Amino acid sequence: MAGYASCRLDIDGIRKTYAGGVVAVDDISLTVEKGEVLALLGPSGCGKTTLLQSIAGFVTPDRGDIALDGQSILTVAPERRRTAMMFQHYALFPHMSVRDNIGFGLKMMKVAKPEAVRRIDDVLRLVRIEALAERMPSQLSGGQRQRVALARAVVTEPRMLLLDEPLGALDQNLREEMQSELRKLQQRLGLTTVMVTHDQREAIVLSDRIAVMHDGKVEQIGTARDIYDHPCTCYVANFTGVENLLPAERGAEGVVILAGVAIEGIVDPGLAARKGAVTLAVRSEAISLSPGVSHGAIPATVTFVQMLGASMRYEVELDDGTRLVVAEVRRETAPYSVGDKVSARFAANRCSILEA
Ligand SMILES: Nc1ncnc2c1ncn2[C@@H]1O[C@H](COP(=O)(O)OP(=O)(O)OP(=O)(O)O)[C@@H](O)[C@H]1O
Repeated sequence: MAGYASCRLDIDGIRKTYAGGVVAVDDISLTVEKGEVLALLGPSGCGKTTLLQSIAGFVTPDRGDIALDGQSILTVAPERRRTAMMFQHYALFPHMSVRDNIGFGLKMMKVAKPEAVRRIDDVLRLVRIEALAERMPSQLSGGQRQRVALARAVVTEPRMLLLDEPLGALDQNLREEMQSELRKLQQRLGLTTVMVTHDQREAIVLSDRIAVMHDGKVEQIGTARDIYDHPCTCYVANFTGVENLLPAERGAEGVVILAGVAIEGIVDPGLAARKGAVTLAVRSEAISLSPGVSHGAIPATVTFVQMLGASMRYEVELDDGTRLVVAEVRRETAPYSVGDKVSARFAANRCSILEA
């Protein structure tokens, strides 16, 4: 499809305070490159929607600037910013066919009829609902309605796509299917996108980079892999589902000591100089178990065993009482049982050393 002149987005020192003194967005600066998808990830109330609405123009920040391709858009009216917003509760017009719903924005923009028909046909094909063009919204499934909402957002050939919990209203299966579709569509169009979500899985599968927000600030920004493997604070680790946040000691040589055993090879430039009490953050799948005593590994006792289908989930206890959660791909051999003596080994390149 032609017509997608995607833009680079620069947000510079944006702050928004609501009546009553709530600081919803607190001095956020970030850049989204042309064609990139950035997810704003965080719990309810951290300021994600306020930031998104500031980009769309529905919220006016107290200070800072927002620019598309280097041009400030703060004084541009929302409908003239050429950003397209798709909400969780996408309200389709119930009395209009799918085709008319999609074409509504083009009509407002006074796009000539033949051009409008061509563009509507293009997006109908793009989201694979050509056959549904003449139906009314009440005759569509949830996933089909979502596709119409998406088609309606992209048909205006926006410079940026803004998604607010775009798949939040769908059930789990449909949601996963739409996640892949949305990702493929975005990659095909190369449309710069900012997406709000509180679901870390959704942020990982849909975006190129993730900004984890906390109390109106960006606490960490990076690729999904960075954030997943190397959270920089306990808050980010916790919010992105790291199961093991373990009290440990960091010695003079940089070695991390957990339950009296030294774990070699953890490289953490950020906190290289930190000594004394630290928190060791490690995902359950970055720990492996072996039977009995194993040199360089930490002795542990299995306290809980759970079958999760493709994997096993174990809880084990170290000699000092520290508990670990371990996930292992199921093997041919019988799984460990409660009471088994095992050794736990950490994948050092997937451990993060955080402030205690
Ligand atoms: N119009 C408003 N007036 C006053 N306070 C507001 C307004 N809108 C949002 N807030 C407050 O600003 C803070 C950030 O809200 P925001 O909606 O941006 O967060 P969020 O991360 O998107 O949350 P959610 O996921 O629940 O939508 C919250 O404390 C919220 O109560």
